Amino acid sequence: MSANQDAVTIGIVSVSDRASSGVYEDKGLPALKEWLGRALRNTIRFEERLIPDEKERISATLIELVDAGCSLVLTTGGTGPALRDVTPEATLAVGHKEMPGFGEQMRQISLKFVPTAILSRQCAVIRDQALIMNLPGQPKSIAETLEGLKNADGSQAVAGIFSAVPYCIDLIGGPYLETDEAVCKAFRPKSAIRAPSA
Ligand SMILES: Nc1ncnc2c1ncn2[C@@H]1O[C@H](COP(=O)(O)OP(=O)(O)OP(=O)(O)O)[C@@H](O)[C@H]1O
Ligand SMILES: Nc1nc2c(c(=O)[nH]1)N[C@H]1C(S)=C(S)[C@@H](COP(=O)(O)O)O[C@H]1N2
Repeated sequence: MSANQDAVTIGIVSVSDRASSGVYEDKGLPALKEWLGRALRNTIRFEERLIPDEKERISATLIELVDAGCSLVLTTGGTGPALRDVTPEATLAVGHKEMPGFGEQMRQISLKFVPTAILSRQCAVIRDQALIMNLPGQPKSIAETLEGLKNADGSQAVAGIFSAVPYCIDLIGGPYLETDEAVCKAFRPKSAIRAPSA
């Protein structure tokens, strides 16, 4: 981290009955850490949680992570239509503002990969000075939704949702996030761009 880079605390929450009870190994938290570690140039402190699909437990975890100073909280899993899938409800219950654009864009991206993207109800909210976003549970969908879809020549075919995250965090008074443009180009209006760090 160079002198003018802010450190950031990011909450990552894997919501899965089977991974949290040891039926299978959780691949959600490693996938989130791997992608965020590649995409961000800031020093990251992760707060990790692996929990079952229980609405009250999910809401309490989100509140705890925001209170612990997370500027960004990402969940994975529990966004589908199954009876146990309640992550969007638990997220909306703790939000102060809904940010519908993130869910809309995620479904647009995911439709390029799988027709069942229609079944995913991901949402995003602001709580205090944190952005909370749901991602689908399929581990490979984490990079797909955050990064979007690239053409064979590396140009962006569909923008990933993470492009809008740094500016959103600026607007709620959080740390200045810098991305590695080879992974994800952050979009900010010219007036909001800081001189790049060395
Ligand atoms: N945390 C995870 N780690 C590894 N694989 C996962 C995880 N979450 C989901 N998957 C994989 O993605 C598939 C679809 O995910 P989905 O969220 O629908 O799981 P599920 O059927 O609701 O069960 P569970 O909540 O117990 O993970 C799962 O069958 C599993 O193969
Ligand atoms: N990018 C991407 N999005 C995806 C998928 C996927 O494989 N890749 N799976 C879909 C499926 S099959 C479902 S049911 C929903 C909800 O998944 P969840 O309950 O694991 O969150 O996400 C959808 N979104």
